[in-house]
Amino acid sequence: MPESIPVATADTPSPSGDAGVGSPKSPFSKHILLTTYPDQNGVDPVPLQWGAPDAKTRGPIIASRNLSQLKRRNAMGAHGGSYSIYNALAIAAGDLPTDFKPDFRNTEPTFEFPTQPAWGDPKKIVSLDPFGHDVMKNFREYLDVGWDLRPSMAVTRANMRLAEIEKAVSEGKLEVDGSIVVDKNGDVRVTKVACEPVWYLPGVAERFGVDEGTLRRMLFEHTGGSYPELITRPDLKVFLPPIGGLTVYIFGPPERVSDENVPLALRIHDECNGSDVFQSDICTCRPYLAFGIQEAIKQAQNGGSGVVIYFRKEGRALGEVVKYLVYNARKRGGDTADKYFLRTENIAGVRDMRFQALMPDILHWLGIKKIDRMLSMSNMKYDAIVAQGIKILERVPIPDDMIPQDSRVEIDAKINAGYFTTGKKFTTEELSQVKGRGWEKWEDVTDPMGIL
Ligand SMILES: Nc1nc2c(ncn2[C@@H]2O[C@H](COP(=O)(O)OP(=O)(O)OP(=O)(O)O)[C@@H](O)[C@H]2O)c(=O)[nH]1
Ligand SMILES: [Zn+2]
Repeated sequence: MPESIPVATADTPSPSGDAGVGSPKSPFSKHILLTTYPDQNGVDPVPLQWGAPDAKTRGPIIASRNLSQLKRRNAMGAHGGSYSIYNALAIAAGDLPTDFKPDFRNTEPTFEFPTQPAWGDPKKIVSLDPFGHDVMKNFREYLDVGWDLRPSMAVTRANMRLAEIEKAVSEGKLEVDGSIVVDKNGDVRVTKVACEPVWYLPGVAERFGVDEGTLRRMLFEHTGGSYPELITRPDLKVFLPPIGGLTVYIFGPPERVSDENVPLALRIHDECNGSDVFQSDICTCRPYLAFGIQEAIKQAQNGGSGVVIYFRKEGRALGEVVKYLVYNARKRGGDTADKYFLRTENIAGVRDMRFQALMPDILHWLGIKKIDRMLSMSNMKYDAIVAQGIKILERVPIPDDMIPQDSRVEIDAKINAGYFTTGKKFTTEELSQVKGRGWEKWEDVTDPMGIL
């Protein structure tokens, strides 16, 4: 209610000059509040009722530690996922005042996604803020009196161009319809949704079958003790983790996505920078992504809907450093499909940390109830989606002719480990015969003629 929202006074001046912490000019108090407690003087979080049917009943997510909001925060962590660190750097460097408030004029979504019953279901959406795209509309009265609220989702539209799509258009495999594929250069019109993680801890804990206390303790310990309120504020249930988010790409009219009568083609894709962007040929990531986009476009052109969701979970969420260590171990240890997962397990302890259990949240947000063509072979993605009550009618593997030579090791190992296939399933013995390319000696690459 607007009447009850106190004006957030910026009693913290902007940083200026080289004022250090504690100096008269510094915006930071000398006294550092390391953590807060529920019964501490002045601590009074703005009510937040996760799973409430509408935004106003649910309440805004308030994460800022500005002095005027510190004791009224109802979420731990910081907005921006991993980019919260760059935000801190910008403030430390004096480029950004601590009390900076964005001007959100004209940033509203380009498409108003229809409210879904799942937005008000505390079990269906636990890892994103279902009202995170409409902060300006839902909580304007807070913004108007100076509260620092940030959207955790944004909806825009754009044209995109991908070499594979350009080629498919030039070869006549994709038609130019003027609306989805707009011209013969293969420009494609898309609606995009960027989404940062917002975790409702009881719901996240339940998805993984652990108790909330254990989850909080592990998050606290394994972020170097960075978020003490995970321990001291059991009354706060929402945590903004410092991890990457996701992007939804929608082909065709976005209003079709939630319509159960419209056929849907969907690709869920986890980031592989080396292949997705730089086209390294050791895995099938970019080809499957391109295939997914192509099939999504075709579905949309046929009156259906096509969706590709890109998650920032590099190297099966183990990170690129681990991935490259694995590549070295594979290439030096004999790169055969039977040892593919073992190499990762040796270095990371597990083969995969993507935890697909949280992935279907965005499908619920979009209002997807069934998937006609699932462009993925992953049993983990499949199981997670089906466990959320979303039907998958058909699974579509990557076509054989799109698999780069050196990535047979990966794909055959995955099929052996339970990935879906319509083709051959290898025995362990046969897998040991599926070999990746060995490394040339460096001299052969730098001095192939033997001159030096
Ligand atoms: N750790 C590790 N990660 C890898 C390796 N090869 C590929 N990846 C990562 O594996 C992930 C592949 O994700 P996706 O393209 O979504 O594919 P998928 O989950 O295996 O299943 P599909 O949907 O069938 O393609 C990406 O995050 C890659 O960065 C590897 O050798 N080691
Ligand atoms: Zn890859």
